Amino acid sequence: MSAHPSDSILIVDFGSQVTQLIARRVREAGVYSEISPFSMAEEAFERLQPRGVILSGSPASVLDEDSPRAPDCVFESGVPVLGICYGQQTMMAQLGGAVQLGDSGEFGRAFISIDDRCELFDGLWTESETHQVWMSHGDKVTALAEGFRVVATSEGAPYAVIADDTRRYYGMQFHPEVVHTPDGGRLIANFARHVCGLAGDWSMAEFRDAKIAEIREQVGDGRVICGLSGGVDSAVAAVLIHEAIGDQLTCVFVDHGLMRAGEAEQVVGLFRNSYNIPLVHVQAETLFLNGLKGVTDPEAKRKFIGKTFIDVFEEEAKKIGGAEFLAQGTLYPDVIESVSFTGGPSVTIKSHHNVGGLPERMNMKLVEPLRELFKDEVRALGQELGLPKAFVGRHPFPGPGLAIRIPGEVSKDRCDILRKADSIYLAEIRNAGLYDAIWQAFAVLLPVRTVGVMGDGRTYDHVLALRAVTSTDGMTAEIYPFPSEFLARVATRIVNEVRGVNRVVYDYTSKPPGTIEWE
Ligand SMILES: Nc1ncnc2c1ncn2[C@@H]1O[C@H](COP(=O)(O)OP(=O)(O)OP(=O)(O)O)[C@@H](O)[C@H]1O
Ligand SMILES: O=c1[nH]c(=O)c2[nH+]cn([C@@H]3O[C@H](COP(=O)(O)O)[C@@H](O)[C@H]3O)c2[nH]1
Ligand SMILES: NC(=O)CC[C@H](N)C(=O)O
Ligand SMILES: [Mg+2]
Repeated sequence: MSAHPSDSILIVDFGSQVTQLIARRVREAGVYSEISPFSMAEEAFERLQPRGVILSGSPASVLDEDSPRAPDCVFESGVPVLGICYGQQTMMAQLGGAVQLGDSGEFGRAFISIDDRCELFDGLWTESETHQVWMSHGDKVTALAEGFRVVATSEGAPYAVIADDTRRYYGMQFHPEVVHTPDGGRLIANFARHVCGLAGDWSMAEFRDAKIAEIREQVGDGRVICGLSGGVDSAVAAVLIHEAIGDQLTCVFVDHGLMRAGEAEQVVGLFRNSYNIPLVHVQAETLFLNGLKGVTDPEAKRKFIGKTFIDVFEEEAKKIGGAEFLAQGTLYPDVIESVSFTGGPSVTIKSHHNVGGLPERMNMKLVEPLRELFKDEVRALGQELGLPKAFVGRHPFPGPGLAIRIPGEVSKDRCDILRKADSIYLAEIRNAGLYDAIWQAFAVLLPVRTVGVMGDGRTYDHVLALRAVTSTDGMTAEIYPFPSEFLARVATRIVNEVRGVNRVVYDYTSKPPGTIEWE
């Protein structure tokens, strides 16, 4: 049995894109939660004995044959229940209300009017106020189950919020878990603490203890190889796993020749100085660059790199006498962008090398203790584990490295040009004291050449794009608004100092519609 606090909330997942955000809001309220797919929710309920249940949204319609339902134990147990969107709809379908296909759906921003008090709104919303929420539904509840009353309405959803005060069941047609419902986090906190009566004293320290117990249970006395990149995610994963299983762990840093200037030496040096964890430094530049010859399609690059990482890890595992497990610092955004739910609205955006880019046949089992966290939460956990600031505050750097920052074919020459330009850009950012204000910054070497004039001569060289964004979790991002003098200084330095680049442009695209990386 995994170690977990006794005061918890169970989130039943029906396949929504944003279920992890529900868990995140519950964590922010200081309450431990676990997500269980609906098909395993009965078991999870028995094991966890939660003090409350939240039912997630879903791409399914309750009107579809065989659409998912909450297990009966949820409603038989007497604990409070919050149904969100599909969760509200299935609750009505299961308890005797009715749901119909709406004439039209509501998608995006909407406003609800508060009609009555209810425990969920305590200290937050009162009668006759209007509040912004975020909707995403086609179906709607058309008749309430016995015991329920309406406490808020919207134009498209007469049952925007419903409550059964006796059983402490609540339903919302909108999504409180997304940031576009500004008071949503506080509604979820009200459910967890006020309605379910939980203390709100859970912390990252407890997450750490629970994960350590889970890792021990999964790994037993097996050996683990951990892919260490120097990024915050894998550093946190490695230190956490080391706390759990000590010398059963070996870290492997793969230098694929697609790193930034000086990065490999820095990562290995920093890690070896800070930790007494065995670290293997693998030189694999030739293997990666040879394999990338002639490859121009972004997904093909990612798949090749994902597979080659695994080949290298397996080779290294052999050298230490075999390892049953491969640990990675995979985070939730890596997963959600790579995976598409069958039959759902979600599509594969890009195959992150460590998830969608993995080969189909894997000999080692994955250990991914951070799989449900977002980047800023991993940083908080890193602080909890006492990681040096040089790891915790580092900008993210993608596993496929410079390969996805060189649209078109990747070559050693192009990597060298990019490395030089990128290091000037980053040095200027550091000099200007902007590193910590920016979430991620990097340069992209374009396969486009343009005409220039330097020293009275004609040049015909590459264009380099600069990118810098702010974000909290990498799921959405805004561009960083540099002063134009700063950009002009960087552009001048790069064109003067980097042979092969004669023009510099700045990328003004937010995410969405762009992604952070160009490939
Ligand atoms: N060069 C590398 N050598 C070994 N493992 C790697 C390398 N690059 C990536 N990985 C593995 O892939 C995982 C995902 O990479 P990703 O870049 O998302 O995370 P990270 O590098 O740990 O953190 P960050 O996102 O801050 O860069 C890493 O956590 C690590 O396990
Ligand atoms: O380890 C990784 N392997 C990958 O394949 C990968 N692709 C994107 N990224 C990083 O993820 C964040 C979001 O990037 P995108 O907006 O480009 O999807 C940004 O921080 C990207 O740098 C990756 N990280
Ligand atoms: N976001 C949701 O949970 C949507 C539920 C259901 N698919 C609907 O369209 O109403
Ligand atoms: Mg990285």
